[in-house]
Amino acid sequence: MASSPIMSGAISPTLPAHWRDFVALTKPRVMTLVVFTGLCGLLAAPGHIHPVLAFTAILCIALGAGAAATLNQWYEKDMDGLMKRTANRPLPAGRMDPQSALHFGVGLSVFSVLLMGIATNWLAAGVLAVSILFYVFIYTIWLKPRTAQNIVIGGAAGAFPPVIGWAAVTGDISALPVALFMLIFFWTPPHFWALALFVKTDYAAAGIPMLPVVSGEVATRRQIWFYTAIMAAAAMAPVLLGLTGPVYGTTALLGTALFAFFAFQVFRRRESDPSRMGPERRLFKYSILYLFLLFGAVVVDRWLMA
Ligand code: HEM
Ligand SMILES: CC(C)=CCC/C(C)=C/CC/C(C)=C/COP(=O)(O)OP(=O)(O)O
Repeated sequence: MASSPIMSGAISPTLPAHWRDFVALTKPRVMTLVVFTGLCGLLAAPGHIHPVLAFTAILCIALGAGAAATLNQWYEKDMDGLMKRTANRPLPAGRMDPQSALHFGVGLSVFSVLLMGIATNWLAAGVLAVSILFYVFIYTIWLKPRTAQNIVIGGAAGAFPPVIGWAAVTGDISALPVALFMLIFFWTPPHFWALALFVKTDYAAAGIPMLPVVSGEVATRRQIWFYTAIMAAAAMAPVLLGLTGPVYGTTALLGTALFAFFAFQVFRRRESDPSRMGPERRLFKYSILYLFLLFGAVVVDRWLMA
């Protein structure tokens, strides 16, 4: 079991923390896709927004998501120290004191929401605030330590960015941003459980009730397949409702068929070999590319339809 240096008392946090550790707290790699889906929501929206305000809105989504990730790591600093994948994060590794992280997370949350409200409108700011609160209170504090379905409901936090981007332009929420919300919402379980299948022992070590730990691999594979089917319906909904055109239609059809193929391979397997690039890793990696492709296609289509 990996044990963090700070927990074992080997080191104490040094102050002030390096700026790189503050950046690390915001989970910048995950944020790329969060920002991209938010940007696509903004670009697909009808109407005009000044480029400076558009940039500010996207910055606020990035800062809000970074703030939520920071508060998540502040709350989970002890658990993160127990998992190999997360033990080297700034807090469990002892490179930052918890209070700095808490102040940074709260400050950034308030700043991002206020700036969004002042720069665009208070609907966009309100949805941003809801997504931060949802990620911190509903997912991290309430659901994650309690139920194996934690990411199904909690994952809603990550589905809000396209809605925020859209609302920043239009001041309202209509069918397309709701459809995009649904797509990310039903994409999250296969995205995460594919990863959880090959880092299962990590979650068990930290006592986090992730699905493969609680219900086993077979049940997780079945659930990945189940949510992939619902995600496929959500991916095709914008086409069937006439909200998007042929570019999205083709991308969604081919992209989802490949997703379903990879998910089926995961479903069929009975045991994963963590040392190899198995179907689980392939599905996880492809899940990220998939969302980039579909959201990019939404924007291209909306431009062609305009
Ligand atoms: C509750 C929902 C989710 C959970 C539990 C989850 C979990 C994870 C985990 C554990 C990783 C491994 C890498 C890391 O620790 O940084 C990861 C990677 C990633 N996630 Fe998710 N995720 C969720 C939702 C999302 C959403 C909504 C997005 C964006 C729309 C997203 C985008 C990504 C990306 C881009 C990576 C790859 C990062 C890299 O290249 O290292 N995730 N996710
Ligand atoms: C605008 C806004 C607030 C957007 C929120 C976007 C967001 C934070 C989505 C969730 C993504 C994510 C990395 C979850 C990790 O779960 P985890 O924290 O359980 O992962 P861990 O095991 O790596 O700590």
